[in-house]
Amino acid sequence: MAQLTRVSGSVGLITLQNPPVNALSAAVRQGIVDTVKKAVSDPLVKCVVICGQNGVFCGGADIREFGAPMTGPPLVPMIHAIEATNKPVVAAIEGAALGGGLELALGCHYRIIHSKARVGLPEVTLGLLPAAGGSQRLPRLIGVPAALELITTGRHVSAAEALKLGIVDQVTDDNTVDTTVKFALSVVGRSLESRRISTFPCPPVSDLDAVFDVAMQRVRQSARGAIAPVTCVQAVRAAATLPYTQGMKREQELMATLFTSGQARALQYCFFAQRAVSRWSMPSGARWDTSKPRPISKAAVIGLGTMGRGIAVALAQAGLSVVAVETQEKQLMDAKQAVSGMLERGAKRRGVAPALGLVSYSHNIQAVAEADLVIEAVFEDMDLKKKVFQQLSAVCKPGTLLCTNTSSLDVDHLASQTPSPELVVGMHFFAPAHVMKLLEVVYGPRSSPQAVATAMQLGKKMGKVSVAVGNCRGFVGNRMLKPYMEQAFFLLEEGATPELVDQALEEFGFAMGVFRMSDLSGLDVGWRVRKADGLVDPDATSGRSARIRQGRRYSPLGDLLCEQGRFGQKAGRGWYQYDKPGSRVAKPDPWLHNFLEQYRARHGLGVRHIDHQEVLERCLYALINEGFRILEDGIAAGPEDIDAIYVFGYGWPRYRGGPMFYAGMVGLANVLERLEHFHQVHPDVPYLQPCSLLRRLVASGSPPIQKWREVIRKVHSQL
Ligand SMILES: CCCCCCCC/C=C\C=C\CC(=O)SCCNC(=O)CCNC(=O)[C@H](O)C(C)(C)COP(=O)(O)OP(=O)(O)OC[C@H]1O[C@@H](n2cnc3c(N)ncnc32)[C@H](O)[C@@H]1OP(=O)(O)O
Repeated sequence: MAQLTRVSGSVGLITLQNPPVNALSAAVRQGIVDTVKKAVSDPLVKCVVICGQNGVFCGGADIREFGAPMTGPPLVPMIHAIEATNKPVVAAIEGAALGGGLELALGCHYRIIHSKARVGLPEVTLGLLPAAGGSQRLPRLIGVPAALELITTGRHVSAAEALKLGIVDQVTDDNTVDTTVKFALSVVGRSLESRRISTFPCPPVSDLDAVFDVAMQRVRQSARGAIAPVTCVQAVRAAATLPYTQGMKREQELMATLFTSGQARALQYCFFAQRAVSRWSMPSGARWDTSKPRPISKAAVIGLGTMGRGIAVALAQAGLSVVAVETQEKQLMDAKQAVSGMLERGAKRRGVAPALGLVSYSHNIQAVAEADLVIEAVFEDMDLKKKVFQQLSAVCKPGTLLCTNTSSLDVDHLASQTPSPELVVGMHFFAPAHVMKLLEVVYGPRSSPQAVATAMQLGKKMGKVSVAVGNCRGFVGNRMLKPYMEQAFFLLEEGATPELVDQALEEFGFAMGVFRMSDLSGLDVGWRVRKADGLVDPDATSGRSARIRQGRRYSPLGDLLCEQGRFGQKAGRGWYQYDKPGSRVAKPDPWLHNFLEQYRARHGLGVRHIDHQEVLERCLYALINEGFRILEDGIAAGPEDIDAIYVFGYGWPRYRGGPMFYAGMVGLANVLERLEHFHQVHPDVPYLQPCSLLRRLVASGSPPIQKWREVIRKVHSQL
C-alpha cells in the first residue's frame, strides 16, 4: 500500500506501507501508481515527497513474489512516470533504499538521505540485476567505474559515501521527512530538465573497453560460476554504449535470462534460509519465540590456540568484556600479541577504535569466576575437555553458561561432568573464528532452551549465521563431510587423481576441492580421529582385507600419507606438493601419482576412467544422503539449517543454494536412482545406501523443499 497526504499546504507526501521493509509488492506498486497520479493531478500539490513508514524507505522488490506469476503494475513504467512528472518528486531516504527501492529513488528528481541510512543495488546477491532502470541510471549518475563496482558487488553504501559518489543530493541528521518536505518546497518552480537521470549521457570514460575487460575478468574470477555478476557487467556496458531506450531494452533481455535461472532461485532461497535459521526449534518443542536468552556481558575463553584467539576477537568485537585464559605462559604471551593484532587490523578495516581494553588475559582458570558465559576451546581431546569442564564447574558462579567449541565430541558427555548439564551447549566455530560466518549451536538432550537461546543470541551479536543443531558425532557439517571425503578417497583407489576430483568440485563452485582443502586444514587432523576410532591399522598392508575396517570398505590412503609425514601445506607436501612448508600454491606431485599406482597394484585394483560427473554424483550425493539421515534423526530441524551450514561454513556455492536445495533442483528421484546404482556397485559402502526419508519424499511425489518439514514431521510421528 501507499498513502497520500497533503502536508505543509502544498506537498503531496506518499508513504510506502508494507512492513517490515516496505518491499515493492504488487499492492505497493499499485499504491504508488495511484497516489502519484492523484498528486500530479491535484492543483493544490506543488511537489511530492516519497518516504517509507517505520523508518525504512524501501527494501526493494518483494522477493517473495519472484516465484509466482507477476501481478500488479510493473516497476519500469511506474518509475518512468515519476521521472516524467512536471512537479518535483523528492525521495526521503531513511533506513535503507535497496534494489528496486533505490531504483525508485533514482527515478525521483532529488534524493535526501538520513546520515544513518544506506543505499545499494544488491540484486546481484539474489542472482539478478537492477532491472528497473538501475543498471542504466546509476552509471549515468555516478559514472561507469563506480556504478560497475556497486552493481557487480551489491555492496551497501553509507549515506556519507552515497553523497560523495553523487547518488544523493543531501544528508541530514534531523527528521528526514521534515527536511525533505522543506527541500521539496524550496525547489518548486525550478526546471526539472537537468534532474531526469535517464536523459543524462553516460560520463565519458577514456578506455571503455579496458574498463569492461578488467571488470569482466574480476567478476569471472571472483564469481566462480555465478552468472549474475557477468550479466551485470553486460548491462552496465549497455548503459555506456547505447542510448537510454535501447539500454533499457537490453536490461530487460538480460534480466529475463537471469529471472528464470536456477541460480536466482537458489540465491533467493539462501536469502530466506539465512533468516529462517534464527527461528530455531528443538525436538522437545522449545522454540526461539518462547525461550528467553540470558543477558551476557562478561564472557571467557579457555585455551588460546588458533580457535580460542579467534573466538576472543569475535566476542570483543561484539562489545563483550572477555577473560582469555591460557595456562602456558609462553602461549599466553603469543596469544595476547596475536589477539591485539587481530583487533587492531579489524578496527582499522571497520574504521572504529580497537576493543583492546575489553580483553584481559590470565593463566589462571580462577579468573573466569565472574563470567556469565565461558567458551572452552582447548585441544580436541575428550579427557582434557572433561577436566576443564570439571574445573569450570568448581570455579564459575552459579548459572554460568558453559560452552564447548568441540567440532565433533559428545556435548552431552561433557555436560555430564557438571552439576548443571542444562547450562551446557556446544558453540562450534569455524576457523578463522572471527571471520567465518557460521556458528553451529549444539544442544544436548539436557541443554535448556534458555541456554540455546542465549548461545543463538550471542552468535547474532557476533554477526554469525547461527544454526541450532542436535548432538551427534560431527554434528551437521562434519557429519556430512565424512561420506563426502570417503567417496573422494575411494575415487582415488578406482583411478582418479586428486587434481581430477578437485577440478570437478571447483568447477561445481566450491572454493576448494576436497584434497586442496584437506592439505590446508592438515591431514593429521583426520588421522588422529581415525586412530582414536580404532580405524588405523599399520599392519594391514595388502589385499582386500586391508581395505575393510569394522565391516565396511575403508581407504587407508590418508593414513599412509600421514605415515610419510605428508601432513599437507604445513609440511610442504600432502595430496599435492608445495614449494616450501606453509606455501599455499598446490602443484601436482609425481610422487603421489606413483604412490597411487603402486597402491592400486598392491591391492589388485583396476584403474578405470572417471569423469567429472561421477565425481560430483559420488561425492555430493553421499553427502546429501547423510543430510537426509540428519533430518530423519531430527539433528537438524529443516533443510534450510543444513543448507545454511554448508553455504556459510563449508564453501558450498551459494548460487547452488546448499546441498538439500541442490538435491531438489537435480530432482530427488534422480538422486535416489543414482544412489541406488552406486550402492549396488559398492554394497560395502553404507553411506551410499539411500536413506529412508529420501525414499519417502520421492514416494510422496518429490514435494518442493518448503514442504519437506511436513513429510519429516509425519516420519517422526510414526517413530
Ligand atoms: C521476465 C523477466 C523480466 C522481469 C522483469 C522484472 C523487473 C524487476 C524489476 C526490478 C527488480 C528489482 C529487484 C530487487 O529489488 S531485488 C530486492 C533487492 N533488495 C534486497 O536485496 C534487500 C534485501 N533485504 C535486506 O538486505 C535487509 O532485509 C534489509 C532491508 C537491509 C533490512 O535488514 P534487517 O533489518 O537486518 O532485517 P532482515 O534482513 O531480518 O529483514 C526483515 C524481514 O524483512 C524481509 N525482507 C527484507 N527484504 C525483503 C524484500 N526485498 N522482499 C521481501 N521480504 C524482505 C526479511 O525476509 C525478513 O523477514 P522475516 O523476518 O520474515 O525473515
